[in-house]
Amino acid sequence: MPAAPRDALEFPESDRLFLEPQLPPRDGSTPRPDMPFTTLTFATSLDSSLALSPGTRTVLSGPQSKAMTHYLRSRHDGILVGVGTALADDPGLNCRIAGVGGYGGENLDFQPRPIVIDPTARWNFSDNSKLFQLCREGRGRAPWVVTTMPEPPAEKDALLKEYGGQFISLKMTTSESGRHQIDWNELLVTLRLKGLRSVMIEGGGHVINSLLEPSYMSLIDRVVVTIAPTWLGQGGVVVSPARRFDEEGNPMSAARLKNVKWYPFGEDVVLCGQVNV
Ligand SMILES: NC(=O)C1=CN([C@@H]2O[C@H](COP(=O)(O)OP(=O)(O)OC[C@H]3O[C@@H](n4cnc5c(N)ncnc54)[C@H](OP(=O)(O)O)[C@@H]3O)[C@@H](O)[C@H]2O)C=CC1
Ligand SMILES: Nc1nc(O)c(N)c(N[C@@H]2O[C@H](COP(=O)(O)O)[C@@H](O)[C@H]2O)n1
Repeated sequence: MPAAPRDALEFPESDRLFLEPQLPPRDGSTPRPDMPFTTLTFATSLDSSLALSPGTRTVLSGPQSKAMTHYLRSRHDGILVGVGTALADDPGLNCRIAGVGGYGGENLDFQPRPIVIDPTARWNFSDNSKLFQLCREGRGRAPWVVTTMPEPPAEKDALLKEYGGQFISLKMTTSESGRHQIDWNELLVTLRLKGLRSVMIEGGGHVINSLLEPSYMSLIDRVVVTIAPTWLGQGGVVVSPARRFDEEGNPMSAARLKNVKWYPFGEDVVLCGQVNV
């Protein structure tokens, strides 16, 4: 086996044991036969912000919880973000745990497939995008880009295919405020048909808030949230699903977790649970 590079991350066995009950089963079985196991996972500040502003890459996780996130990546077949995140972060969306493919392991073993929801192909990726650099170095997989365009731009399509990625065209609706809305059921069924047995959904704010809507929250199998001891302040990208009302029209909690476990990782704390549908 090749030696692990110096920037490879370590995640201790004791921490792995804690996380195991939260992870997709190793035998690849899924709670719903036609969909992947889904983990909603992100890092948040004490004021529920993912980032200082929509276009800003913001480090929240400390070294231990960052290693935890990368271990999660090694245990999922796919890792999904919205185009806002791709534009803001130029992310790698690979797994840098020592022993996985490209970090001391063979081929691309345990490297997740990046998936970007980009309804109108706004993401201007190029050979210089981090994701594609990692592909060239054998440290990550090429992305699947989910669009509502029946015929995505030919140049982007060609570049994706050159690296082994692809566009996936799905119908989407548009909300009254003009936002694209994917049907999460259809997306997950499509990803399962393409071979993914587990997907971790990382963000950003729009993606998470849409998945936490009442019609979709039952599709979330686990929630794993890193909470960093900081307030980012107003103007950030917040996780705050749409307000819900009870039958009398009174405001009620939008979503709540059950079977909750807490675990400290350095200065951060990691909260795991299941959505109480
Ligand atoms: N702390 C953390 O763990 C994480 C932080 N982040 C941060 O979050 C920020 C980005 O968040 P945000 O701006 O909300 O962007 P998102 O990554 O959520 O992407 C938003 C865009 O993606 C498309 N999209 C998202 N959800 C849907 C849906 N349900 N149906 C159809 N299209 C959808 C839309 O594209 P269109 O407008 O083209 O229709 C939308 O405008 C960045 O600053 C990033 O750093 C991101 C991930 C994790
Ligand atoms: N777990 C976590 N902690 C943070 O502090 C973060 N900012 C994020 N962001 C997510 O990770 C992506 C970056 O990944 P790479 O290091 O480039 O592989 C970013 O795009 C967000 O999805 N996550």
